[in-house]
Amino acid sequence: MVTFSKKIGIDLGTANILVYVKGKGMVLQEPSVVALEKGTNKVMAVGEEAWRMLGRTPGNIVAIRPLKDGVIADFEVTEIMLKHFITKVMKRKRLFRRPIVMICVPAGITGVEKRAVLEASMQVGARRTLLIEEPIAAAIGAGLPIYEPRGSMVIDIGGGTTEIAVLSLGGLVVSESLRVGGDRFDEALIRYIKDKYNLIIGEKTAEEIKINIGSAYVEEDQEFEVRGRDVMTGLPRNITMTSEQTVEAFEEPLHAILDAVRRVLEKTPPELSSDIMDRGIILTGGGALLHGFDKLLSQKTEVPVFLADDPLTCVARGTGYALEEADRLSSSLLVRSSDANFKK
Ligand SMILES: Nc1ncnc2c1ncn2[C@@H]1O[C@H](COP(=O)(O)OP(=O)(O)OP(=O)(O)O)[C@@H](O)[C@H]1O
Repeated sequence: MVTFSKKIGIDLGTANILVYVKGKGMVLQEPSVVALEKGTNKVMAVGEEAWRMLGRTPGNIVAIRPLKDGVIADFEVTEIMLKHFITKVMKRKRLFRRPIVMICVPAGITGVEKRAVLEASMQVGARRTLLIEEPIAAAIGAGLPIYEPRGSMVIDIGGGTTEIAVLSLGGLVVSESLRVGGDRFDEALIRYIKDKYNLIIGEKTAEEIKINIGSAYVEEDQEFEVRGRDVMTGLPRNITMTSEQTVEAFEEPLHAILDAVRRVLEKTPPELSSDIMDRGIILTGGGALLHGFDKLLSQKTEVPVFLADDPLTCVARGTGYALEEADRLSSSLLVRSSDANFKK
C-alpha cells in the first residue's frame, strides 16, 4: 500500500541511530558507524555492516563513528549516515515526499552544535526539522507523567552523554548534561587493562567486557576471558577479568555521574524532591543496563531507582510520541526548529 506519511523521528545517538516513522513505529535501529574508502571517501558500508568492520578494517578502509559525546564530530560523515538511513526508511516504507524530521539532541548542546544538526537534516532533504531535548524524549518514552504538576526524574545514559533531569508541568526544572556515557566506560576498561596487565584491547572488546560482566555494584562476582595484544612482546595473550575489577576500572565515570546526580538533587525544589522520593528515579539509555548501576545509585542517593522498560529505545520512542503529538505539545518542549510552524 502506498502511503504519504511523512514525519520521521530520529534518535541520532553517539552509539546507535533509531528511526521512528509516524503511524508505523520504530522502523530502524543500527549502530552510528560509517565505513569509507581512504582517499576517495567512497562509502563502503553504513550501520550494522560498518560496525562489524570497526577495528578490523584493512589499510584502505576506515570505519568512523561521526558523533562523539552526543554531538556531531564529523559533519560530512554524519550527513552521509543520515542520508543513507532516511533514504532507506523512505524507500522501505514507500514515502515519497520530503519528510518533516524531529531529532533528539542532548540538553546542553551549544547553538553551533544545534545548527550543525539542523543543517545536516536539511542537507539530506528534510522539509522541516525540529529538535527535542534528550531528557524530555527519554521521560516521555519511559511513560513519565511529565505534564502533571509533580516532579519526575530521569537519567539517560547513552554512548556519549548522560542526561539528568527533573521535569514537571511539561518542562525541565533542573537538568545537567554530562559528556560522559558508555564510551567513557569502554575507555576506562582499555586504560585499566593496559595499566594492570600490559595488554592492549580494542574498543569492541572493551564493550564486550562491559556488557558481559561490567558492573557498578557487584552482587555476584563473575569472570570473563579477555584476549588482547601484549604491550612488550606484541603477541596475543589472554587474561581473566572479574566484575570486581570492572567496578575499580569504572571509578572515574561512575563518580562523574553520581556527582552530577547529587548536584541535580541539591538544586531540585523541595516539593519536587519529595515527589521524587515517593516515585523514584527512572533510568533510560543503553548505559543504564550496566549491572548494579540502579543499586549503586539508590544506595548513594537514598532514593528508589527503577530501570525503564527497554531502556535502549526509550529516547526514540519518546521522540516518536512527541512527533505524533507535536501539534499539541507545548512549544517549550521543542527546542528550536528550522521552521516554527509544525503543521501537516
Ligand atoms: N548491557 C549493557 N550494559 C552496559 N552498557 C550497555 C549495555 N548495552 C548497551 N550498552 C551501552 O549503551 C550505550 C549506547 O546506548 P544508547 O543507544 O542509549 O546511546 P546513544 O543514544 O547512541 O548515545 P547518546 O545518547 O549519548 O548520543 C553504549 O555505550 C553501549 O555500550
